[in-house]
Formats: sequence, structure tokens, C-alpha cells
Amino acid sequence: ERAAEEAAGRDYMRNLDEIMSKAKNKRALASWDYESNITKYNEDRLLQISLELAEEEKEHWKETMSYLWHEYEDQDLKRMFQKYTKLGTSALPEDLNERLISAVNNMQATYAKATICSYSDRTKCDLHVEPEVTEIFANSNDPEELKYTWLEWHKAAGAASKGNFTEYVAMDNEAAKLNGYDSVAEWWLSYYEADDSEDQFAALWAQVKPLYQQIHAYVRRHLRLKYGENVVPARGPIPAHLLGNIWAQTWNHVEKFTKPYPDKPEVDVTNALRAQNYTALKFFKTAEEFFTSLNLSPMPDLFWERSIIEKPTDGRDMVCHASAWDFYDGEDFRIKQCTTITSDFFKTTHHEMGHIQYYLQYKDQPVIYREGANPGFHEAVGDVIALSVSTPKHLRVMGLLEDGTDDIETNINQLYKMGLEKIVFLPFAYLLDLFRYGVFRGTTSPDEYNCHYWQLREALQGVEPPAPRSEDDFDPAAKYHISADVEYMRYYISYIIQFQFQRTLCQIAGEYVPGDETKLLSNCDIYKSTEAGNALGKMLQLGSSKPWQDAMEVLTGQRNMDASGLLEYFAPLHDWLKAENERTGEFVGWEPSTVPYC
Ligand SMILES: C=C(C[SeH])C(=O)N1CCC[C@H]1C(=O)O
Ligand SMILES: [Zn+2]
Repeated sequence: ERAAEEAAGRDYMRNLDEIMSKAKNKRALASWDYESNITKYNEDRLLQISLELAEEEKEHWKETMSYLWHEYEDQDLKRMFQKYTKLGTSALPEDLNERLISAVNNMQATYAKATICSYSDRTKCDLHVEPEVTEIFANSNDPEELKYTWLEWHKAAGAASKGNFTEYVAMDNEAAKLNGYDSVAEWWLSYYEADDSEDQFAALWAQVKPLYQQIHAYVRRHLRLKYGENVVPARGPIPAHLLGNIWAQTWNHVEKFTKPYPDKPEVDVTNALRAQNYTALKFFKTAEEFFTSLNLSPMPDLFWERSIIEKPTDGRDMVCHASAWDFYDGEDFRIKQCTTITSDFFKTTHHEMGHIQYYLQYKDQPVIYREGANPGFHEAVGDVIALSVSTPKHLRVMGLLEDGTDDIETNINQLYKMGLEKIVFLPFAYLLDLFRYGVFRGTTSPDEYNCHYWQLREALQGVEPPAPRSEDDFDPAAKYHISADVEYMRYYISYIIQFQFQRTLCQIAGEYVPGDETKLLSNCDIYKSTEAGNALGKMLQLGSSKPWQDAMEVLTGQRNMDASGLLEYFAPLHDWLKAENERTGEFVGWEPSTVPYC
């Protein structure tokens, strides 16, 4: 009797997965059309299709719940049923689902359409975050221009979305409750399949915080030397507009005037890429070639036909923020990004192609398993490849860097450059969802959103706003993922586990030997190692068919996330920074900010 029931369940699940493949394909196509051309027509069409599909999903859900899947013998079949019992936002009554979808669409549109006026020409008011504001933060050394641009962007893209954000929180929390979660925070935490995920995240931060505080102290010193004591106080948080990035999430654009050994040759990849006439297409072809050198998959024909790799020039409104798309039909996979020829975008291209590679590796899994082992895995794939590409060794292979000396100073400079991207990012990524956990749980009320955001920015990141803030501001929404309802802990996790993955891959490739100075983890390039590629592919093919601890074990032998890989990679820099901050007597850490923001 039970065997017959389980056999019926298996047939039902196969059929449901086929139906869901078509439904997710339809929703992805409508989303793509909206995000690549923001018009009223495309927004209404996306809303209509989303609501139709939600009603369909509700019907299927009722039937799914009628199966006695808890008693099945087949653990895999149980896992599929368990995942299908989570209806997501489709659990909402249609009117509330419409309010949720509209609130997020409005925030996305506000962010994508937001423009500000140029500091130097107030009549030129068509500057978007990509590419104009991004370029100003990468290149300007004028604190007044940076302050003006920072304030204008946070007004145009942040404050403007406060109302929609509050509506989105209320609706999304309603959906969470209908799925059996206390709030969206617990729903998002469930992606990490452990009952102590928040403690794990906090333990990771405790592991890396000392290293972060050292690089923070060092950078603050050099910003003080450049801008003066009254712009950058010796023992205070760092003003957020001076760090080379509108969100102060990575600081690689202050590298050129803060690096440990300034007289060592500049590793300016952007100039080299431009000098060698790199184009957006060449970025993608070069990235693809790295993946195929590992015996991983090339990009399918449809990818080249349907991706959008440069900002359209027809004046349309479009979500420029880079994204990689799975259309759940096993053939259609796309990237949409507004590529500019910079070192940052060369890395972003590898990052996005890492998502596509993951989609390709698990495309034969049931649709319900076509996702990362946990969201951090999906963000780590491309970055692991970019770790190899970023090494001077690989850049020389590509002819982007002339031969140089591989002495200690050069190595410290290289580690510092990587640290401004990977170490610096950790507190930013961690606090973005600590903030939203508080918002979803209601421990942060709407009338203190901005105050609480800046309290976290000061406490964890040691940065402060360039001017006083009030609750008329809503600075969090000036960051894409907050306006687009994209969970962010995935990036914090990625920046930790990508070093665990890299350590294993480099050992397999013979590029890293623990304790061997000539085989440093930070100078490892797995290019052309089919053994490493096969090992990575084996983990990626699993999708979410197994808990992420199993997937991680398949590749690394470890079943836990830990920062040992990252700390090993940056160990020489950590020692150097401690010695340097002692030598200069720099205060490590920061005293409370004197900028009023609560
Ligand atoms: C490139 C993407 C698309 Se998944 C991105 O959003 N990233 C990649 C790095 C962190 C985060 C960000 O830009 O905030
Ligand atoms: Zn990503």
C-alpha cells in the first residue's frame, strides 16, 4: 500500500516538475522583458503573468499537500516534496500579491530611472548610477564633488523609495507567515539549511574582524594624509564618500594612492584592457575560454543571441545592474549588464558567467533543484575563477601585465589590492542583511530605519555618512539589492567560501602547497587544469539536490563554512598591516562618529 502511494507520488512529482519548468520559463521571460525595457506595458504584463502563475501554483500546492510524502522511503523524493510545499509569495491572496509585486517593481523602476545633475555642470542632469556615478567615485579626488554626488544619489534612489519599501516589508512578511515563518528574516535564513545559521554568520565575522580592523586603520591613515585631519579624523569612522565606491562596499579605487610600496610598478589592468582594444564581447569570450580551459561548458548559442552585454543607446529605461538568468528550459541562459571597459567589469563578467556555468552544470536536475546549494555558492563560482585571473601570473599570460619582479613588496601590494576588494567587503555584506533582519522582525521600526542602518554601518564597517542624516532619508534603498528585494547574505557567505573552494582547486591543480612559499594560495592560477574543473563541476552538478554541507564536502572535504581559506590567503598582509600600524602608531578601531544621523 505505502509503496503504491510512493510510486504515485513519484509520478505526480515528475509531472509537477515539468509543469513548473514551463511556468518558471514564462515568468522569467516576462521579467526579462520588463527589466530590459521598463515600460508601463511591460510592467502590467509582468504583473498579469505573475498573478496568473501564482493562482496556478496555489492549485498545484493544494494537490501536493494531499500526498503523504513525510512517510516516503525515498529521501530524494521527500526532499522534492518538501521544497514544493514552500509556496513563496504565491501564498498571498491575489490583492496582497499585487501590492507586493507593484511595490518591488516601483522600487526597481525608481532605482533604474534615478538620475542626478553633474557637480561641475548643474544643467547636465542625466547621470545614472551606471556608468556615470560609478565612474565619478572611481576617479574623482575632490571631496566636495564626491560629497555632492553621494548626497544627490542617496536622495534620488534612496529617499524616493521609502514608502514602497515599507509596503514591501509588510506584504513580504505576510507571505513569510503564510509559509510558516515568523518573518522574511527566517525565510531567508532557511536557504542556509541549518538551525544556527545566524550564529555561524556571527562566528565568521569574529574570525575576520581583526583583519578588517587592521586594513581599515591603514586606509584611514592614508586618506588622512591625502585629505587632511579635519576631513578624515585620526580615530573616527571613515567618511563613506572617500572610499572610491558610492556604497563604500569595496575600496579598490583608493589603492593607487594608499598602496604599501608606491614605487613598485602599477598593476593598472583597466588601461591595459583599453590599450589592447578589449570590447564587451571580448570580455565574455575571454571569460568563456577560461571556463572551457577547465573542461567546463561553453556558452550555448542562445546565450550569444539573447544576452544584453552593453547599455542600449535607444534611450530606454533598463535595469543596468548586472544579472545572470536561467529560463528553466535547459537551453536559454542570458546575462544582462551595461559593460564598460574597466578592470571591475572584467571581473564582473567572470562573476556573471559563473552563474551561467552553474545553470549549465545543473540544467539536467529537476527544476526544483536548479538553484545553488545555498545562495552563497551561486555567488562564489565566478569569483573563484576571477581569483585566478587576478593574479599577476595570469595577467602576464594574457599579456595585460609586463613582466615584473615577484619580490615581497610586490606580493604585499598585490595582497593589499585584493584585500580592498575581498576583506573590506565583508562587514558591508554582513550588515546589509543584519539591517533587513531587524526590519523584517520589527525590532527596527519604520521611523528609525535610517538611524539603525547607519548605526550598523558605523559599528561594523567603521564608516559614517558625509553629512547629517534624518528619517526623511532612506539610504539603504540607494543600494540595488535593497530596492530589488535581493537577499544579500549570499555575498558575505560567498566571500568566505570562495577561498575554501580556491584552496582545494589550487591543491588539485598543483598550484598551491601549504607552507611552500613558491606555491602561495594568493598566487595560484588554475587556468587549464581539467582536474580542478572536473572537481568543481561535480559539486555544481548537484544544484540544491543535497544540503550545501554535502556539496561542500564533495569538493573540499569540509562540511562547514570557515574563514581559514581567506585568512591563509591574506596571512602575509595581516602580518604586514599589524607591523605597519604599530610602526606608525595608528589607532586601530574607531571612536563614535560626530556626524548626527539618528
Ligand atoms: C554582480 C552582481 C550581480 Se549577482 C552583484 O550584485 N554583486 C557582485 C558583488 C557584490 C554584489 C554587488 O554588486 O553589490
Ligand atoms: Zn552574482
